[in-house]
Amino acid sequence: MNAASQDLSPEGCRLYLITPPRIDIPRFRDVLAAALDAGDVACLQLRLKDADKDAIARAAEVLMPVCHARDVAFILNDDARLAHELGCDGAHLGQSDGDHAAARKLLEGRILGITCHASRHLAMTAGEIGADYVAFGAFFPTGTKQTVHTAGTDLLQWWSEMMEIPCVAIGGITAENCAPLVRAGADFLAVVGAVWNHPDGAAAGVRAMNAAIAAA
Ligand SMILES: Cc1ncc(COP(=O)(O)OP(=O)(O)O)c(N)n1
Ligand SMILES: Cc1nc(C(=O)O)sc1CCOP(=O)(O)O
Ligand SMILES: [Mg+2]
Repeated sequence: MNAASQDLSPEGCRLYLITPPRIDIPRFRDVLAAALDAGDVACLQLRLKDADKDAIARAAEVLMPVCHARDVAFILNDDARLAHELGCDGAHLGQSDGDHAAARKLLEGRILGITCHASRHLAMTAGEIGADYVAFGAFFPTGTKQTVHTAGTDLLQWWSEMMEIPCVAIGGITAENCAPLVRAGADFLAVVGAVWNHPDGAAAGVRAMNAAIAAA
C-alpha cells in the first residue's frame, strides 16, 4: 500500500502492521520508527480498542507523520468518519463497524478494508461495495484478540484465483507459520504480536517477517 498513490495493486506479499491495542504514544513513536526503518511495511493500522476519539486523534497526530515520512499508509480501525476527519489514508471496518457502502462513499479515493472472517459471501459483498481489500482470519490461535472464526489457506487460494481485489490474512501469523499463507496467495500479512512482541524488538520482528515472506 502506497500512501501517496493509494495503489493497492500487490507486487508480491507485503507486511501490514497493526498497533498494539494500548500504547504509550511518545514511546511507541520511537518503536514504530525503528520498526518501519527495518524493512518493507505496506501500512500501519491504528487499532486502539479502549481509546476515545480524542486519544485516537492524539495518537494519529504523532504516528501518521512517522508513517508518511516512510511512504507507509496510515489506516484507522473501526471508524470511517474519524478516519476522514483525521485525514488518514483509509479505514479498516469489521462487520459491526457501520455501513460499509456509506464508508466507501465517504472515503472516496482512500483505502477501505473490510473484515470477512472465513466467509466467501462476506468477501464477495465487500468486493461489490468497492472495498480495496478483504481480510480473512483468524488463521492461527492468537493472544491479541478473542476470535470466533477460523480461516484456512483454501480461502486465500480461491479468492486470489477468482478476484483482483487484494486479500489480507490475519490472526496469529508469525515468521514461523506464514509460508503457506504466502504460497496460497495472501497479498498482505497483518500482524500484531509477531512484531511488537518479538523477543529481540519490533525491528527484529519486521526483519523476520520480511525474510519469511521472501523465503516462502
Ligand atoms: C487487517 C485487519 N483484518 C481484520 C481486522 C479485524 O477487524 P474487526 O473484525 O472489526 O475486529 P477489531 O479489529 O475491530 O477488533 C482488523 N482490525 N484488521
Ligand atoms: C485484530 C485481529 N483480527 C483478527 C481476525 O481474525 O479478524 S485476529 C486479530 C489479532 C491479530 O493479532 P496477532 O497478529 O497478534 O495475532
Ligand atoms: Mg472493528
